[in-house]
Amino acid sequence: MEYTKSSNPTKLNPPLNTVHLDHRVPIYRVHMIIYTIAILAAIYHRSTSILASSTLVEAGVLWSLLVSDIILAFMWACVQAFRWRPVHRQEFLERLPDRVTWPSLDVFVCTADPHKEPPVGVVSTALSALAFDYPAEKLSVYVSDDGGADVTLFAFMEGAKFSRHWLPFCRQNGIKDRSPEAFFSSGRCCGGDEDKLKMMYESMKERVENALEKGSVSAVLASSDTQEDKHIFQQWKDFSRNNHPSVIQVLLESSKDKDVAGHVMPNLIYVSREKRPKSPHHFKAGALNALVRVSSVLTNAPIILTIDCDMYSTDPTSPQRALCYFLDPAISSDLAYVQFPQRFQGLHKNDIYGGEIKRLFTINSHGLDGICGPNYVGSNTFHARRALFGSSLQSVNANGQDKIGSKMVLEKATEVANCDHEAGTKWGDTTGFRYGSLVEDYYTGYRLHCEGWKSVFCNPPESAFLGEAPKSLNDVLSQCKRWTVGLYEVGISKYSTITFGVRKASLAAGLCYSHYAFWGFWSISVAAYAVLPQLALINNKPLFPQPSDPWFYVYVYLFLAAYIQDMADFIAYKGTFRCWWSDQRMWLIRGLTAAPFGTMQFVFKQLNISTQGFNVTSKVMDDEQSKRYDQGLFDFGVDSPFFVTLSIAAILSLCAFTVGIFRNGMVAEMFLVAFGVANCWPIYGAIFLRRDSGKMPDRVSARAFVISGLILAIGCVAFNV
Ligand SMILES: O=c1ccn([C@@H]2O[C@H](COP(=O)(O)OP(=O)(O)O[C@H]3O[C@H](CO)[C@@H](O)[C@H](O)[C@H]3O)[C@@H](O)[C@H]2O)c(=O)[nH]1
Ligand SMILES: [Mn+2]
Repeated sequence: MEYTKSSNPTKLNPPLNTVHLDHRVPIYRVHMIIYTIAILAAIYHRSTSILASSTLVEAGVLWSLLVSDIILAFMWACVQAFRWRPVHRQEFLERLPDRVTWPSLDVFVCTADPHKEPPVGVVSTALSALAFDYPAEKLSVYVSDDGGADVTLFAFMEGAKFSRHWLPFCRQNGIKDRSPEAFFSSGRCCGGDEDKLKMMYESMKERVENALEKGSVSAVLASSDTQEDKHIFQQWKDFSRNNHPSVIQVLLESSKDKDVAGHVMPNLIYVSREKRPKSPHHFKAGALNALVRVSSVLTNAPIILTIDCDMYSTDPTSPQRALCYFLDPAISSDLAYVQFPQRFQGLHKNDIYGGEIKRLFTINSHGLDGICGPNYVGSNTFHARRALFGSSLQSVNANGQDKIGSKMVLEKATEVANCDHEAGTKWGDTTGFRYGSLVEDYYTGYRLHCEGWKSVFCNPPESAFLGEAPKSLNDVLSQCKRWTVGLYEVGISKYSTITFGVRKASLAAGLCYSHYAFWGFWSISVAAYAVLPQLALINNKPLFPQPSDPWFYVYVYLFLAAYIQDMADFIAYKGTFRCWWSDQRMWLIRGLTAAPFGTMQFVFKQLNISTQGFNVTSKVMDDEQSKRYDQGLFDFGVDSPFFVTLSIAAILSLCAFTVGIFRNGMVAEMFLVAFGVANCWPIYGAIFLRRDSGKMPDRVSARAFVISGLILAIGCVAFNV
């Protein structure tokens, strides 16, 4: 431990949190120096071989490898910033001051599509937050329904009734997983009123699912539902998802609602902001900004927690953990947010699609935490309201003292949820969540860091939130493609991480953010290494030095050291070898799919040829898909262009490997090709052996064979002229 620092300099009270530097930092730094020398040597070697090349094609191929290597070197340099001074923190909840002094907390839950995000799941997430171990009169949960779906509101009305039983049940039985869906599906028993509650929950679920299936709430409203309830749904006449007025419903009000044990309930508020086809709505960032304003009218808590609709709480004390930073005078003055990692439930034991994304959500977050603080990842984040909504606070908050259900307050809240409210304001630019990127979270955190705000990474030993990772390969890659586009929107803009970021945040922060911003560039290096060594091997034209040449060992070192360090880090952060293998394989797969297609999409978007919106990731899977996932079988079953490029890479490597067996020499090329074949293993099975509906579609294989044939033919001609 190089140093241990309590964030509380006064030392009068024991600190609420401590921070210490990662003990691997000296090793990281030594390795950094040696590896840098090796990179420079390899670039030098490549350049001299270009000068010595005898044909145009050879020079072209070597040039391509040089460019690929420079991109790899740039990415490597950016990653070093994460390894510069990673830190680890600890919180001491028992040292928090008395509850009456705690600030109030507004929780935002976002949902956008009742078919991709089942409303009962959204309700469960909201209930897990409603059941936080936090003073109820200081807690408000807001749900933003961007799907504008009556069934979501219906689910929340049912959820509000259920919560009056659920909250005391959780308290009395000391339950940690306070999402009813997670609790009841876990099969855990705790006795008490469990059976009764389970029945209530199931019946609520049935009603909501019924309404979803029928496509209308009115059809399932029973005679027992009040006239008032029925009246609410009248608003959905002439209502469509993208064209409707604001709807705000206060479903639970702390000042008057009690649970069945007589305790005060937190506030629960449903918000569906106005949408009009002609007004840009800025996806999730727009939804969150509407909530920032609505909540500032209704409750105006100084701390805001944002969670995605699938990210339920698994630790009711996590707001208290966040308070250990917000109430620490040594860091609170410029603290914009406290980020908890995103973790996922139900992943395959070998995490075949690398769904954990350990580097983004955990390893790199510790790295950035030592510099300016982790980047904002959209969910599990406690924000300081003033960082989002500085000085304009007063103007909207004029009615902050009124009862939240009063007509006047609701009118004001509705007004600020309307489309035209943002016209001519700084919302999305310097206020609130920032517009202009499909990764609004990354962009918002980045801009805050550029403005001098700090953040903190809070990674308790036991997970605080759990969500759904996409579990079909096409969904995983589509999500990643959307991110790639959004990241370019930051990287290639006037706020570019590499120009603006390095100046405004810091060199190290700018490099870390650049590592993400130019993520799509991987496609160039990965594609070059998926094609060129293969063609070279087939045509007997070496690209790398032979083992008899000392330069050979520079390349061996570069490859092995990078992979071994990556693996060691992965395993040090509670990973297994098999999960690491999946993770590195997914890196290659993404490099051949999401990255190049995302890059193209970004270019088209810039040229106004196409638009890419925020395509919500589905949180439901059909049974067969789930079964395949649980068996660890890759799911290719859809006709997707992603799978064509993947199959081409697999076929080229297989051809080269077959030829390579009969060749002498070309050790480096053969090694790269064999590594490719090992990584493509699931693809061969899907093309040649499998018969289930997750196999590679015949059309995809056919196209891949034709294109691979063309590439091989072009390679033969080019290498042999
Ligand atoms: O127009 C929209 C689109 C999405 N959402 C909500 O945004 C959340 C995230 O959407 P999802 O489809 O799950 O996106 P992911 O790619 O899985 O999410 C990651 O990436 C997003 C974009 O960077 C972040 O917003 C998320 O927090 C982060 O978990 C969900 O709750 C959605 O309901 C909206 O509210 N409005
Ligand atoms: Mn998600």
